[in-house]
Amino acid sequence: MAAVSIRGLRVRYGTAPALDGLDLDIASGEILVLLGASGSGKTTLLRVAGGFLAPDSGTIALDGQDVTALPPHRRPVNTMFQSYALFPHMTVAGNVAYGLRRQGLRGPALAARVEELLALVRLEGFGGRRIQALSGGQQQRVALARALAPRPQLLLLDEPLSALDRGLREETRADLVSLLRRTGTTAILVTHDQDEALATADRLAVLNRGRLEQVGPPAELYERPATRYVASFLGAANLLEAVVAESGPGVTRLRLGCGSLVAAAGSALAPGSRVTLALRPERLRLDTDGDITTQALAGTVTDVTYRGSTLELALRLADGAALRVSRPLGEGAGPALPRPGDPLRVRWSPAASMLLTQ
Ligand SMILES: Nc1ncnc2c1ncn2[C@@H]1O[C@H](COP(=O)(O)OP(=O)(O)OP(=O)(O)O)[C@@H](O)[C@H]1O
Repeated sequence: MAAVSIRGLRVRYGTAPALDGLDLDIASGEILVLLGASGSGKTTLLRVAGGFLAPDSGTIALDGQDVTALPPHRRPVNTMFQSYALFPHMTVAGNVAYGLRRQGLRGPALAARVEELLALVRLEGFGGRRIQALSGGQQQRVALARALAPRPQLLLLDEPLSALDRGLREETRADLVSLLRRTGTTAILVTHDQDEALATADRLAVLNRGRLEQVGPPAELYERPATRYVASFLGAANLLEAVVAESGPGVTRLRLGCGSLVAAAGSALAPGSRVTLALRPERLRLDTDGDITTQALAGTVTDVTYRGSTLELALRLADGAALRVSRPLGEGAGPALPRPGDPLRVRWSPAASMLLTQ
C-alpha cells in the first residue's frame, strides 16, 4: 500500500498530447477515481502507471521510489483489465495462483494463499471450477482475486464493473470498495459512469485533453466545480451565460440572456465580465412548491418525463435557453403534473448558484 506521486507526465502519440504534464498525488490506501470524456487520456495514464507504456517525460514514484523505468512485472503494481483477461483454459484456482507461482510460491503455502484470496472475494469452494462455468459477477471476483494475489502496492482498475449488468453492478461495487478498504489497497479506478465515480471515490480526478481539470472529494467537485467541463461532466448542469451586473461582499448580481437579474453567492467579479451560471436540475424548485427561495425565472414547459421517483422537466426561457428541472415526486404527485406548453416559474436559492469563469 503505497503513496503514489506522479510528476510532469507527458505522453504523445504522434503530435497530439495524450497526457500533457500531469501531476497527481494519491495517498496510501486511497481510492482515486479517474473520470473524463472518451479520449481524455484515462487509459494512457493507467498504461503508464502499469509500466505498459513509457512516458515521453515525467516520473511516477511509489513511496518515494521512482518506478518509471521498471517493466510491468518488476513494479509492485497490478492491473485489472476491463475484459478481466482471465485464462479460460485454467481453473479458478489456476488463475488466482498464476502471479503467485511467478513469485516463486509453491505447495501448501501457495494453496493456502489461493484459499485466502478466494475467501476474500467470497468464492470459497470455487477453486476447481472452469472459468466458463462462472457468472459474469463471479468472473469479476476471480479477476480481482488474481490482481490482489501478489499484494500490489497499487492496483489499477480499468472499468472494473462495466461487464456486469445493472442489477449486479451496485452490489459488486460495494463489495469492491469494502475489499479495497480491508486490504488497504491504493487504487486508481477508471470509469465512464458518473454515479459509480461519485459513490466509489475518496477523491475524483477529472481529466480533459490530457490535463487534470479538478481533483477533490466527490462532494466538492459536485458542489463547487472549477470549470464548465467539470460542472457538465459530473452530473447534469444547466449552464446559462450571464454578465456580471454588480459584485458586492458575498453576493454577485447577474444579468441572464433572458433579461432577468439574479443573485448568486460569491463575489469579486468585475462588472461587465462574462460568466456562466451553473444550476443543478435537482436544486431548482417550482413556484408551486411554495418555499422561501428568493428568485424566479419564467419559462414554458417543453417536455415532461415521469420517472416514478422524480419528474424531469424541460423548460424554455424567454431568450430560447433551455433549462432542465428535476423534482422529487412524493405521494399524490400524480394528478397535477405540468404539461408541455404550460407556463412555469422556477426558483432557487443564491447558494445553489455555481458561478464559473472558465
Ligand atoms: N496507440 C495509440 N496511437 C495513437 N493515438 C492513441 C493511441 N492510444 C490512444 N491514443 C489517443 O490518445 C488520446 C487519449 O487516449 P486514451 O485511450 O488514453 O483515452 P481514454 O480517456 O482512455 O478514452 P476512452 O474513455 O475512450 O477509453 C486519444 O486522443 C487517443 O485517440
